[in-house]
Amino acid sequence: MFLKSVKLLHEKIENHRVYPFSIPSIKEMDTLHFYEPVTFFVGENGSGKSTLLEGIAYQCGFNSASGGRNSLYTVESSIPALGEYIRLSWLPKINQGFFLRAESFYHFATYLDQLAEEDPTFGYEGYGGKSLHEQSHGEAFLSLFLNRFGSRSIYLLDEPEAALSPGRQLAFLRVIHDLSKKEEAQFIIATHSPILLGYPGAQIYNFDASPIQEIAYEETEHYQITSGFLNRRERFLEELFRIEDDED
Ligand SMILES: Nc1ncnc2c1ncn2[C@@H]1O[C@H](COP(=O)(O)OP(=O)(O)OP(=O)(O)O)[C@@H](O)[C@H]1O
Repeated sequence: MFLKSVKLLHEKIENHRVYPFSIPSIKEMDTLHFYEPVTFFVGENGSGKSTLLEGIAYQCGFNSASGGRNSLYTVESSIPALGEYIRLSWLPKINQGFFLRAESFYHFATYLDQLAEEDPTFGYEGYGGKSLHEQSHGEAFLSLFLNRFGSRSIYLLDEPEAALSPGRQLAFLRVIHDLSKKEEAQFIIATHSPILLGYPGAQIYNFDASPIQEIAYEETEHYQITSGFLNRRERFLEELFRIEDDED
């Protein structure tokens, strides 16, 4: 556990009606406390999870597109919307870690290829020993998790499940378990995956609430919809289609 909290600096905000302060979860946010090695951000599409995660990554000094402190490449604007409006509290302060967004993973892989071209000794060390472009999306993700993740680090991950089959999501849970049980790694993960969310003892912040609130796993929509679907698929679908048909 390294990052203890993130605080929104309301006094710096000039206009609460513009993005990102207009997002309901952010508008009412004050301080989020982290007291478990694994924290999840959940909520509907567009509820503000990535916006906050990018702001945290910026304050950690990580490349806001994807990467760690030394990943000096840009994909788009380098200062995320919330970057200058939040304050992080650490105990102890660490500098190591990684920010990963599924959608910019491709650019990160290309950046590594450039490094390898410029420096023949690079050897993709920490990245599975070969170009991430030569591995499938899921393989590349998992090899990053298995090889690059080390100790005393904070990992900020935006929808890591996007590339992972259910089996590999379980493998990823094992990676999280191995790293966080030694209390040497902290994870903050924005996710829609009911598998990842099931990690035992994790803190789950719900971005559909305003202000953002903690929620139990079983109370998340992700759990309820998925378990309802899997347990009673036919009735569930009948109900779903009946509602749509009634609306037509
Ligand atoms: N650069 C921007 N300018 C204006 N609005 C934006 C910008 N980026 C995101 N938004 C809006 O802010 C809201 C929150 O977006 P954000 O990406 O943080 O959501 P999210 O919870 O991560 O969603 P998802 O689960 O779909 O990834 C959305 O309504 C989005 O359209």
